[in-house]
Amino acid sequence: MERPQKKQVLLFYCEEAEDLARKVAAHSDLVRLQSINWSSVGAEEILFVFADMGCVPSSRSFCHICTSYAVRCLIYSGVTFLFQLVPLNESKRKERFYFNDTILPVFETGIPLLKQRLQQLPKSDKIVVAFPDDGAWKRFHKLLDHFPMVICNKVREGDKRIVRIKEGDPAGCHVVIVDDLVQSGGTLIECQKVLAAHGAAKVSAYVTHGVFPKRSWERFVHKNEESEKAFAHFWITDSCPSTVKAIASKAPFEVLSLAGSIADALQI
Ligand SMILES: O=P(O)(O)OC[C@H]1O[C@@H](O)[C@H](O)[C@@H]1O
Repeated sequence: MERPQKKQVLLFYCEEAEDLARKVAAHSDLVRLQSINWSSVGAEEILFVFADMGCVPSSRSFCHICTSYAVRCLIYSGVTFLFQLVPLNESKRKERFYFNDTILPVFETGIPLLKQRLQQLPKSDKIVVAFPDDGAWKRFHKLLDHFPMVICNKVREGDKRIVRIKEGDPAGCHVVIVDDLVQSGGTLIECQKVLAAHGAAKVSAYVTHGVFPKRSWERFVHKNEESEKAFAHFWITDSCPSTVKAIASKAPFEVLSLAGSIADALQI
């Protein structure tokens, strides 16, 4: 049987996402970077990379694009940041809808990147995965089910987050807290305290989206012995470019790039 031809993809990006767009293009000969004039889109197959939803142009032209094309969007654990637009008559699948019924979401995950990184840790580390709340457990547990797990409960009281262990034992282990995103950092900090109080030897964190409004990443930077003990590693992806720039070469942060997985997804 004849193999379907690989698609040429035109990749459009906002200024903030240029580094990520270049990395995606470096992963595949089929991806070509393009600049865009929002008011006159005429290309056959178009792809936007957004740093976050804040980068979506508010102009009418974007709404026009979304209603005139089938839009395929790529969603990493709840945050949409990449759209592919194909002319309507080429659309074949319409499983889930976002802006309107011409949008085809493609759901992807950053967890394989975390798993690869965990394999590089010393063999002596007994890895346990912790979920700070039920939402994180629901979202991720199936992808990480070969690790022992700690499941926590979280309640919010105003700005405060109260985290308790519901299930599992972190004692003596390197516990990696897994969540979809970080904002103020309150959830991760409270979760770390509970895990340490229950005997975790080491605590690290992985979140797909390091949103960190108001420079809240500063709460995690290693400054003294106490902060070094709190989080050994803090892994994020490059879905939020301004954070990637801000935390560059600051321990305990490390960026796991989504570029390869985006390049692969563009051929779906
Ligand atoms: O505690 P901060 O970092 O402010 O907020 C992040 C948390 O809020 C939830 O929506 C996310 O799923 C995550 O658990």
